Amino acid sequence: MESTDTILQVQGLSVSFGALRAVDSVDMAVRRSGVTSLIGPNGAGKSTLFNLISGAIRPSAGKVLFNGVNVTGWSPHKLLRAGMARSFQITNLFFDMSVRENLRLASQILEPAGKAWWPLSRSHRAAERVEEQLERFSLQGRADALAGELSHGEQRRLEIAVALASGPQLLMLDEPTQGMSHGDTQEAAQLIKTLSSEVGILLVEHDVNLVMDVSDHIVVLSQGKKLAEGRPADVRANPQVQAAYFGGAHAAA
Ligand SMILES: Nc1ncnc2c1ncn2[C@@H]1O[C@H](COP(=O)(O)OP(=O)(O)OP(=O)(O)O)[C@@H](O)[C@H]1O
Repeated sequence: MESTDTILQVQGLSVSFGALRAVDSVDMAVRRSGVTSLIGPNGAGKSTLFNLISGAIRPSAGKVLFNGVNVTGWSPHKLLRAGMARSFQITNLFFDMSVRENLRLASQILEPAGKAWWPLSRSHRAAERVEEQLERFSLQGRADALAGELSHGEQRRLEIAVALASGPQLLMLDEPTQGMSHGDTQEAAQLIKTLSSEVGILLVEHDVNLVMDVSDHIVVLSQGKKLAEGRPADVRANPQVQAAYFGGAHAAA
């Protein structure tokens, strides 16, 4: 992979929980555009790798390079300011605030400290961004509703909008379609694909069909190690992947 195409590089990343090597010397890269997905059976280490990349936990060995800069051990907030946003499965929404207020706070994250709580009228740029996001994520009609009152599908859309509101270069999505209906999942897949032309996406998702549809590149983890990587068709055809994943006892993971 050309280094100029690469937004994120992971080198020899490892972490152990007691005797368990949950992530074991993983190398991988994410391009500036397109969708890179992480798949693997239950317990393969996907969430742990996500947590290592996004600064939620510290690695015991290895490096994370973002835009060529060594960001290993940076806090999630510092990474967000540098352009790495992660959606946290709804937990990053304020349920007792309106949809518009959720987006406003998220879009002001990059503004000087202390201004985030200014009234909307004081920050025109942020206000414009908020309206753009409302339209893009089909939430205009719900702008004044409390986030806690939205349907599950709407909350998932808002969550992605919130993660995007700070204008990141890398968007990390953690099971964005979990709990969605089939129709909402199809819409979310389309949205992810569209977004990936303007922002690099790293996706962890249990819905293998969705992963196969939207991904440009797939990394397969098994027992903390990288088992295989490549284009969707190549990964699906890989006998090791089939044995460990598609054909295995955890095929639905
Ligand atoms: N904080 C922790 N303390 C101890 N063990 C942990 C911790 N977090 C994860 N593990 C273990 O590390 C291994 C990898 O877990 P992880 O959640 O990263 O896998 P995963 O691929 O995301 O699984 P799933 O598909 O079930 O979400 C598992 O064996 C898990 O039990």
